[in-house]
Amino acid sequence: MTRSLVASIRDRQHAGLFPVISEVKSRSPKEGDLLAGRDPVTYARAMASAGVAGISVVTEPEHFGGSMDVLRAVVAAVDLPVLAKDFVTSPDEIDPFVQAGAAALLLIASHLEADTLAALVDHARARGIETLVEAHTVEEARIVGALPGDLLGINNRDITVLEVDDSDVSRTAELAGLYPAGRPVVSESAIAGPADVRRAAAAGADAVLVGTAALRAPDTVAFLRGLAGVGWPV
Ligand SMILES: O=C(O)c1ccccc1NCC(=O)[C@H](O)[C@H](O)COP(=O)(O)O
Repeated sequence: MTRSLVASIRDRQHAGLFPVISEVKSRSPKEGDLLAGRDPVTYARAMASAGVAGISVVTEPEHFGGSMDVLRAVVAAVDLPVLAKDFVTSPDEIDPFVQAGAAALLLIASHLEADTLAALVDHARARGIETLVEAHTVEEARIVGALPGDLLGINNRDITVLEVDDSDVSRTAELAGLYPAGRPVVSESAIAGPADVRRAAAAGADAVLVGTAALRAPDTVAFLRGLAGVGWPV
């Protein structure tokens, strides 16, 4: 389904839950294999049963082992908005994500000039797909905050080195105050548990995006319920 990720985040907040976007990621340059033989669609269904606001699917194949096939399969399997994560650099790359049924698409300030980023946001809006525009530095956050993207992202890890850095949510504390009010701020990456959700929320985040910790958890559903159970308002 292609319902709004923004609306789903607001729904969770109104229900008194902290909004969590949980991720299907086959592997990462830092951690290696993450799915450990699990079927990505079965895994996505399990996460959906934990009450998350949305599912993120990393489609980038070379470093993260993703694919458009997995994106399409997850969209078909869950009744939640699905965010697609990849390195999009031109407007014609957006249309396949729209056709695959993604509700939202990641755009990354560190990989794009401000003009290009603005053109991609415009194209995505015209095609009816929401954008999560992500910053990792002060300079990027200033650019992202001035664009009309739907969701404002802060990547706690450095995607320019493929997230092999050791990070924590302190990056969210540095950047969230640079964003304008009114749009959901998503703290992405390096969320290890409820304490990180509380820190991100205290810094101004409206949602967290979690991949590795949920994939490594002995009980993913219980882990995600624990993050959402931090509650809203925090
Ligand atoms: O976030 C990006 O810029 C990105 C772009 C293209 C492919 C992957 C990308 N990042 C990876 C992630 O999205 C993280 O897996 C996600 O934020 C979860 O992080 P973690 O909980 O630390 O696994």
